[in-house]
Amino acid sequence: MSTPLLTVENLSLGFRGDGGFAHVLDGANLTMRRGEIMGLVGESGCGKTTLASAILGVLPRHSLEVRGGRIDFDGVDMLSATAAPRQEAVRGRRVTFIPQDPFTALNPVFTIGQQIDELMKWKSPLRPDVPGRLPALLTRYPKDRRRQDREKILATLAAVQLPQPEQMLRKYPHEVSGGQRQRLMIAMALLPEPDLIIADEPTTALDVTIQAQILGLLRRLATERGVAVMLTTHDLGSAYEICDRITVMYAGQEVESAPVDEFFNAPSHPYTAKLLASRPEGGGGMTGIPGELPSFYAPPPGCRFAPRCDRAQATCASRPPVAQAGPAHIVRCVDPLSCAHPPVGQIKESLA
Ligand SMILES: Nc1ncnc2c1ncn2[C@@H]1O[C@H](COP(=O)(O)OP(=O)(O)OP(=O)(O)O)[C@@H](O)[C@H]1O
Repeated sequence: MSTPLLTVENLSLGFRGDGGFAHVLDGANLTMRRGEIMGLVGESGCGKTTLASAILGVLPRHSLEVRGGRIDFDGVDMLSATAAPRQEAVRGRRVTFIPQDPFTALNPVFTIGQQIDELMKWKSPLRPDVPGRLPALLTRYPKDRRRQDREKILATLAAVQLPQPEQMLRKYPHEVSGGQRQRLMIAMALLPEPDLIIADEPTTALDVTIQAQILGLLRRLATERGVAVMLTTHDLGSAYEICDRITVMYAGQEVESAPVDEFFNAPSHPYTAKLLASRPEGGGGMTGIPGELPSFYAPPPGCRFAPRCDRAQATCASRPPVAQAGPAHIVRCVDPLSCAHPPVGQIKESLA
């Protein structure tokens, strides 16, 4: 199998505050391959945004405490302080971001064109990698590059189906609709020609008719350009529509990862099965999953789903090893629902 583009291995981190240490990610694992669209799903508060933010390096430093694990993006250690210059060349350029709320992501006092120009000044693929950093005021945006970038900006706005791209650049954010703003976000995420786009619930703030259009557009453009996409969402329907693979998180632990069809047809983890059944179309009505997410301040040991799981047993007090439920399907459970192979102890081997 090809080398993963992104590997998150045993990542444990949390936030220190007045209430103590909130242990949010507990040995979380994740692998992404080039060109793959992966849905990171789980109920609200399970740590999807925290994991995405850790990869992007935007967690609040004053309260963050990383207790172990690693994030590797194409050979760059994204957690080590000594790799900071290499991380800078990755963030915003090889890994870009589509935010949940396009309304607050743009600055209201600058035109859209000014904001995209500023992005391209720093993150254009035509910008040479400069070792060390010049003060921002001394960094020029050469005319030639600006002209070439402008052509690319116009082509990309057209690719995300924004009408009259030239005029769009002269507008202020409040002059365009929510759907158009999210198309702008997709364009801005594509412009640096990234290998990976992290889209954090990119359609939550939009009405349902626009949601499907935006997700369809993201899927098409990512596939055409060979860009991997990590889509965090609690909307399983959206994940089904556009993802190749789905990884489920529960209370800061990944519990299952499977190709999309297998995920919906043969879920292995009891939590995944309950999550699917709790959808209105899942047959369980609008019942939800009995119980609630554990506190991150005093989480249960081992599998964090055990207190809500009707298959729980004493061994769940230790984190279950990864079991192979199919060639590309892994599950973290001592008693999975449809596990075809016996558990294997080596997380690394299973995720590689
Ligand atoms: N800076 C922080 N300090 C303390 N706790 C935090 C911080 N950031 C996140 N958390 C906590 O981490 C937990 C996971 O939050 P996160 O936003 O990652 O979940 P999520 O799965 O993305 O939820 P949603 O789907 O609602 O966005 C929550 O309990 C949240 O309160």
